[in-house]
Amino acid sequence: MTDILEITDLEVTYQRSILALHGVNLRVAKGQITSLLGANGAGKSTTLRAISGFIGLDNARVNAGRVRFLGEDITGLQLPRTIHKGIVLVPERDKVFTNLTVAENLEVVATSREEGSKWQQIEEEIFVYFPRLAKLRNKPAGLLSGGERQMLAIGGALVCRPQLLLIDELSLGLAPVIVDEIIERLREVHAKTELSMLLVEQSAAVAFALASYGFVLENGKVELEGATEDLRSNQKVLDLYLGTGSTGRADYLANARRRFEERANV
Ligand SMILES: Nc1ncnc2c1ncn2[C@@H]1O[C@H](COP(=O)(O)OP(=O)(O)OP(=O)(O)O)[C@@H](O)[C@H]1O
Repeated sequence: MTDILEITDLEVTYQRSILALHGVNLRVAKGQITSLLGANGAGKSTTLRAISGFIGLDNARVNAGRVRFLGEDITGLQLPRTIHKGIVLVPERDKVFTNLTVAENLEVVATSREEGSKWQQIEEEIFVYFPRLAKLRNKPAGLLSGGERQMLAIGGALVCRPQLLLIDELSLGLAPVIVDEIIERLREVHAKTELSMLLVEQSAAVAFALASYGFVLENGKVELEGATEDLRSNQKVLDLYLGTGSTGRADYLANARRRFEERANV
């Protein structure tokens, strides 16, 4: 199977001194959904931001390693050129324009893609994927629920016609029922378009519901990878990410707390 994305030995530092990624290796097969699991502070968002050209905005830089997209070396490529290549990120935060309506949010993206003249047609396409958004088309995005905002952000990303869609924590802070709805919508998008996706998640249940292959990141390094059906039965994944084990959960929580405190002190 061809890889649409290949990352080798990627190292990223913030503020020239905080080493967030220590040689990450991962791949996304073309047409497949891949997951990247990890606890707080493991380096998941940094990985996505390095791929999608956001790290320049974060005072971070790639020190070593390579990012290849469709065989081309795009290491260090910044926004908006990454979007023009077809790599689109749905970030964890600040994902919609809160003062614009749902329809205006989609229109703004379409216009910035020079597809303004077709935006109505594009908007209708997005509303087919997310019927809930159609009912909300004239509502300001700032008044949407977290789940509705997430759908709008994914819809906006699809307007960009990505070849690789990156989603940072699609389930974060959302009620299970709305997460299930988003998963279902993404399954439909994937069944129809075979869009390649890389999903960053802390929830293994969500990652495994969509992805066929996955990587587990710990302290800035990939510690485990495999087909979803193998990861599902891996003892470490069971202990740390599905919360069914008896030994690792405490370590996971302690690690998450430590990382959170470290970050608060940055
Ligand atoms: N803007 C920043 N400046 C300095 N350090 C940062 C910055 N963003 C992240 N880091 C550090 O880089 C490391 C990786 O963080 P990152 O946000 O990539 O992890 P994550 O796995 O996405 O965590 P979370 O699930 O909590 O979002 C952490 O140690 C974090 O404190």
